[in-house]
Amino acid sequence: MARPRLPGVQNPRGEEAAALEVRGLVKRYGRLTALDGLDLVARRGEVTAVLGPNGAGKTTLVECCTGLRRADSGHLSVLGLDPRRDGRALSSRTGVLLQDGGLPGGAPALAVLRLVAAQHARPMDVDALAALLGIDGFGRTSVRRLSGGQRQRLALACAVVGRPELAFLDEPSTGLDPHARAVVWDLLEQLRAAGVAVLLTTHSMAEAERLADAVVVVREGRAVASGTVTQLTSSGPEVLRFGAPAHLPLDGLRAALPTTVTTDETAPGRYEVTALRPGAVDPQVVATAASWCAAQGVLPEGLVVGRRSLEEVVLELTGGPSQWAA
Ligand SMILES: Nc1ncnc2c1ncn2[C@@H]1O[C@H](COP(=O)(O)OP(=O)(O)OP(=O)(O)O)[C@@H](O)[C@H]1O
Repeated sequence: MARPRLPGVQNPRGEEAAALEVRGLVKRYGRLTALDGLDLVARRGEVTAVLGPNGAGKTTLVECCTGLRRADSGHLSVLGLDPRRDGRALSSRTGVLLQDGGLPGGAPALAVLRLVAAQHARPMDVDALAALLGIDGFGRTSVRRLSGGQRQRLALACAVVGRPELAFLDEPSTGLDPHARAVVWDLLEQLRAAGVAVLLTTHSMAEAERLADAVVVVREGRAVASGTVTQLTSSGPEVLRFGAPAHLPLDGLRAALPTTVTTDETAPGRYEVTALRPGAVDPQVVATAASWCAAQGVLPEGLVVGRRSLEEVVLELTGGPSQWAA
């Protein structure tokens, strides 16, 4: 089936230059340091995903980049301009989706989108954008009566309707159902194809894996790692993973496998054979594990060989699951 196209966005110019450059950014709220020397670059035609646990400073970063907050120190260049000094010039060239939306409550959804579109010199076709994001289905409903996911889609439409060169999207798919999320991901891919620089904050590893050209991992206001998903996940040992009934007796499998691997049930019904040296998870190890499963009378589900997942890497870099639960 043909994908609905984003209305009227052309590749503006295709420069390689960074659309956003953040160097050593510091932002304090009283005694709390929310950004502690953060570095980040977002390029045109790329989705840059900012990942980090609650309170890592992601929203504060977006707020500084969009001129809503004044950083205490550091260098911030948004399309070559200063977001505090050049806010007016930037408002027509950037799009912003913030977590609290800031949409007027009493107006109907489609009227809000038309109003925002009218503030831009070359807006997208509102009806086409509304159809793409499914806003036409609730266009006459007042903003305050919208569900969280509907409001999120409207806010996203408002952020991009002016054809920004740089879009700041703070958790754009939070609260969306799987269908709406797929539509939003499709929209972000089309923005990227059109040469837009997208800075995306997200808690969804699936979103980052699917969309991000570059990932920046933030912890306690600092970028602790950056690179492509492949760069971030390609370090670490190879692991053979599979699912099977919980609590299988692993001693027989351990005895059959070489001592260059370790075997564990990492969660009930999730098994991992991890290499202790490079190349140790080889075809023979895979075959041994598969035949052991056959001997147990079980079908190993999702049997794959890989390295660490993005989630594992990010959890490790940001201090483990307890940081994310904070
Ligand atoms: N207006 C404010 N006044 C005081 N402290 C604030 C303010 N806004 C944020 N903070 C604090 O700054 C830190 C960073 O918050 P921020 O909202 O930027 O994190 P985040 O990474 O976006 O978190 P989340 O994933 O939960 O959205 C947190 O400790 C937060 O409590």
